[in-house]
Amino acid sequence: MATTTTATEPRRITLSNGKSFTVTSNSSSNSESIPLIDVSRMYSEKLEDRQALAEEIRNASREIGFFTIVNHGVDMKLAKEAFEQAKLFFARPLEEKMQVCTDVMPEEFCGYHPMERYNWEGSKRKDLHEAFNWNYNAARDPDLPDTSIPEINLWPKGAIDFQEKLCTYQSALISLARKLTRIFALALHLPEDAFDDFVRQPEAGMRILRYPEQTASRDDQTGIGSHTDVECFTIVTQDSPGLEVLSKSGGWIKVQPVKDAFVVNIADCFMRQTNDFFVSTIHRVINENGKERYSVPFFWGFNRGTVLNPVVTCVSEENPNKYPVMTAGEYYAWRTKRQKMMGMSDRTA
Ligand SMILES: O=C(O)CCC(=O)C(=O)O
Ligand SMILES: [Fe+2]
Repeated sequence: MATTTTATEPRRITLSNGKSFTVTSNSSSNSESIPLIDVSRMYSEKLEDRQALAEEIRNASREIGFFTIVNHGVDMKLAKEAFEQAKLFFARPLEEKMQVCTDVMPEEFCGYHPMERYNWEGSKRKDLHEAFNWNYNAARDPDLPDTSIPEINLWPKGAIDFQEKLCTYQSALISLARKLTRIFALALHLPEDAFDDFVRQPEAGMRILRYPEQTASRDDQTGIGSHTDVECFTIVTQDSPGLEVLSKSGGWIKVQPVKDAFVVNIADCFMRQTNDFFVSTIHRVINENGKERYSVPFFWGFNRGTVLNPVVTCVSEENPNKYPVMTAGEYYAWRTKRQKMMGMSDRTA
């Protein structure tokens, strides 16, 4: 059993979703693991098969909010090409990357941010990663393309292959996410098409991340500090270990990458809409691999105009809705502002 132990004083961390929690230990271990789910039944013509898969996803989404999926149908050659482009992009001179710095669009989470820019946990040292983010572009939607909606993105000039390969991978994940959305509807004991209208022009942003090998102690620095994601669910492609998930008992579970698999995690909008039935679990990355680590998260959420009413099967007279109702766009804008502030202002977010 690989366990990384450190002696830590309990520490209170404020998250970008407004909640806070106390970390009692920085140790992480692989004595626990997240569920592994074969999602090939998603493509079955039999409703019973899709429902059986949905029940597995229901349990994982309630208990830990994280699971690994295999047999998802996405061509992993596209993932490989996205990783190759990420390596080429991050190897470029800083001045060139800064031409598409995220500050150019303060209201959006797109463009580049350099190493040690944010400090999501309020650690001694800032988060050891650099990233490039890009938004959904309706013109390239594989299922419902719409060229009348302008793209909001910050692409580096002349980087044709970069844009092309990243968008091609994003398109494949959009199709997968639409199918998973139907399974999630079944998982909530709703009709399969209950969310279809909410994912016509979804929030489907992506990012590439590079984490150099960390030499500072895990008490002093993280690759990306403890946080929860914003939208409905995230699909992560990773090339090596480093992702850690906070277990119910307060310890950190090391997520072991599985070949050709994705990690799926519930995010805050889904937790809010399901009135905490699904859990949006705190996670972070610490790269102690002895080499750099790359990952490609894909963030999937409902159309910005969708009113985030609670899911009917998750509220009752005895269990009233806990959250104020707002549109998905309002919630995303609030989070983007807070996330961009974090670490830039010594934990006032
Ligand atoms: O790098 C990873 O595996 C996860 C990154 C992450 O949690 C995020 O970007 O929200
Ligand atoms: Fe995350």
